Amino acid sequence: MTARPPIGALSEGIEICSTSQSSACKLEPSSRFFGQRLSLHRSCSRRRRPFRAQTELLVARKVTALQDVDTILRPSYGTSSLTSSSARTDDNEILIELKDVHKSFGNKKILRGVNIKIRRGETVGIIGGSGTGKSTTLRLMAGLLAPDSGEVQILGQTRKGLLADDPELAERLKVGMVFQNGALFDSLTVGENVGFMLYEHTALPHDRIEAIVAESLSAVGLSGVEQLLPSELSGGMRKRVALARAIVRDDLHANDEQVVMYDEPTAGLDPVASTVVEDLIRSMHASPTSNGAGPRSGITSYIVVTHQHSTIRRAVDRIIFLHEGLVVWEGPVEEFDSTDEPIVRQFASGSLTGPIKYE
Ligand SMILES: Nc1ncnc2c1ncn2[C@@H]1O[C@H](COP(=O)(O)OP(=O)(O)OP(=O)(O)O)[C@@H](O)[C@H]1O
Repeated sequence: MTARPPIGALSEGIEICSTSQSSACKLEPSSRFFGQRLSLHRSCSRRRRPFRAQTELLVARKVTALQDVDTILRPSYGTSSLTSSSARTDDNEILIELKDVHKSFGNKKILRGVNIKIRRGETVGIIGGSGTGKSTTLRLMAGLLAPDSGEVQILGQTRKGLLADDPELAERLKVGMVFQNGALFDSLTVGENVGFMLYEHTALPHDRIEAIVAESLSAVGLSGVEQLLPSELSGGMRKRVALARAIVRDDLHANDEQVVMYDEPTAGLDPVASTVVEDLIRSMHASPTSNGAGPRSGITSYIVVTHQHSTIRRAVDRIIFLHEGLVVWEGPVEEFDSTDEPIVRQFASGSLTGPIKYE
């Protein structure tokens, strides 16, 4: 990864770019990403390549935040194809494990001792009522949050705090994250968004990056939209651009193991657009290209947080059901309809009566 210079002091909303010797480059505080504020360089004389805008994350966790983005979005894909999750029991195959994880926000207890294992090759859905801690669980697994107590283990090793605090583990297992809102940079074109990490963290020539971006966009059925801004896309297209960004990778990382996490990938989409995204999630991960190269290489495992029944049925093999901060049921999708677990039954039927209470 290219070392970044420190970020200059924020002053009345305008910051001088620390990469520019001339201090002529002013940073424009702009959109948000990972909850951090972004600034865009518009006139930096020291830009490394002809990229329309570079980004720096400001305030809050600064360098730590940068590492989060680097690790989370650094493209790198494994080549293993997926197998049926329900058959996997070998503990040597565990990629991510939460052990008795507790998490509170202020005095609000969200997770109360969660135990989850994600094995190599699994396609897992995390479901449950609103506010039960599904996204929190995903962020803990991705290393964007640290547990208050309990352990997050990656390939059998306990992660110290956030992913960014444990670069060795971050290197061993790459994590891709597709956020609910797509988390696209509003001021960058679609092509710049999709190629962002390649522009920022590889020495690949510009035309090679453009080719990878084009291939990635084609994989999600969006060829030729490179020059558009995210605001010019529909919600479904934005989600597909976010998927395209998640599958971009450089040639050096072809064999890295990776888990991808999707937070509500089909929320807000009409049924047909949902099916497109669900099929894409399946096909992108399960279909490595014949030579194992290119952005469509297989992903080792993926985890989807969703409320959508169609996504549960089409995109995952195993379900983990969270309720009031605990895993109350888990099993293969085909058992979801037949289990007599009352919480799952109420959720599946949408009934107002049962153990799930809404205030
Ligand atoms: N960073 C945070 N700071 C404070 N509270 C938070 C934070 N993140 C989540 N919460 C709270 O934790 C609870 C669980 O949130 P989470 O997003 O994990 O739930 P969820 O199961 O994904 O919900 P939904 O299905 O509605 O998206 C919510 O009450 C939320 O307000």
